[in-house]
Amino acid sequence: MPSNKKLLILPGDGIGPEVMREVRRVIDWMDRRRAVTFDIEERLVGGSAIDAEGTPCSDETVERAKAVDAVLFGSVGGPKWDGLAFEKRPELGVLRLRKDLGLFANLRPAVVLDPLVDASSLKPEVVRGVDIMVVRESTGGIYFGEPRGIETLPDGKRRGFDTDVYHEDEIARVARVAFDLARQRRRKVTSVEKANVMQSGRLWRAVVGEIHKAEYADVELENMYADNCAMQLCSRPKQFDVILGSNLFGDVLSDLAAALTGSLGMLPSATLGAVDPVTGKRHALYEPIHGSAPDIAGKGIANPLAQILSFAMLLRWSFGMDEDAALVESAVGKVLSGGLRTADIMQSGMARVGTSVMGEAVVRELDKLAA
Ligand SMILES: NC(=O)C1=CN([C@@H]2O[C@H](COP(=O)(O)OP(=O)(O)OC[C@H]3O[C@@H](n4cnc5c(N)ncnc54)[C@H](O)[C@@H]3O)[C@@H](O)[C@H]2O)C=CC1
Ligand SMILES: CC(C)CC(=O)C(=O)O
Ligand SMILES: [Mg+2]
Repeated sequence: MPSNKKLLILPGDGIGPEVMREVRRVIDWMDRRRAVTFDIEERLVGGSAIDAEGTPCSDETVERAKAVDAVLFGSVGGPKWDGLAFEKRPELGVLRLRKDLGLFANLRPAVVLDPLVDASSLKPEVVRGVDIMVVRESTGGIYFGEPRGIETLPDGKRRGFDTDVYHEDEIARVARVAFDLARQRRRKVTSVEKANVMQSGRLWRAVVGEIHKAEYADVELENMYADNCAMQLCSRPKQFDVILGSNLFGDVLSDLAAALTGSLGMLPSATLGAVDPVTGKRHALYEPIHGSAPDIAGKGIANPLAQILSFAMLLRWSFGMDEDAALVESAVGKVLSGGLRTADIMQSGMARVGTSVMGEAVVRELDKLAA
């Protein structure tokens, strides 16, 4: 009996619509081949929404995002909108969705796939087998803290300021997500902060320690300063299982972890809200960790795999379709072991392809896997 799943697709700006087109092929394949139908609604977000609707994320878009089963997001921003006032920037589109939907836990898996071991800028022996889950807090911290601004002082000089602020409940709930994930993995959480120089970091370390002691004594907890973590990610990445960090540190460290895998174009993410105790449902948004890549937008060369793998995360986390998610991930692995590469992960001896050839190849592999 086919069941309908409601999806809101927000391609956004730059390479967002280009890589989203390739996910649509995968969704069409699922519609054709599996007992599932996706009801898809597409809307504008980011700079394209500013141009057409005067705001990076309209109230209606937020309402639709709340109403559907899951949101698939591309990326927002670009030089066209760089001159806008801070409160009007395209990036506020995704920040608003995260905040208004209560999407506090951003899961960013950084997995070095075997065929891409040599595409990493680090030595193969350093990255082979790396499998890290970065859990980034995503509705608090310095991206949302007040006060913030740029003020002009009496001497005419300007002063810019932001506030990194965390309530203990915000730390506790994302810590529980990290510990729960660790239980399904290798049972280790590395919690990163700068408790040596930041008050919010001191609280972070204290609260994570308390949650660990009271509820997760079976999981190993390691505390690490964020700067040290950046260094260790480059020198000994295999020591990490789950890395837990604030909005800012999680953002920065996951981009770094992406470099281990070969490219930002390989890393998907899921941003999850709390499970409603009555309905058992949760709001969720799935997006690659990369941005709108203005330097390559419009050239047809962007890597669509992070966006496609974000759809696989959607199948797993929002719909419990673990087998289908694994099928999409296997298809991606097969395409890569078959030798196709977009420019960002190009290696000698491999075949360089553009965005749509890569997307078509994933669908071809899905056909073969399902045959
Ligand atoms: N969630 C979102 O919507 C995000 C939006 N942004 C926005 O995107 C814009 C550009 O930001 P950047 O700092 O340049 O970061 P970016 O992630 O867009 O690009 C960084 C570098 O990675 C490359 N890259 C990224 N994704 C790729 C892909 N799929 N295939 C091949 N190469 C890829 C780009 O070409 C560029 O050289 C800014 O306006 C920024 O605010 C940045 C990060 C997240
Ligand atoms: C609001 C985004 C542009 C911040 C970011 O870099 C991200 O979420 O990855
Ligand atoms: Mg980022």
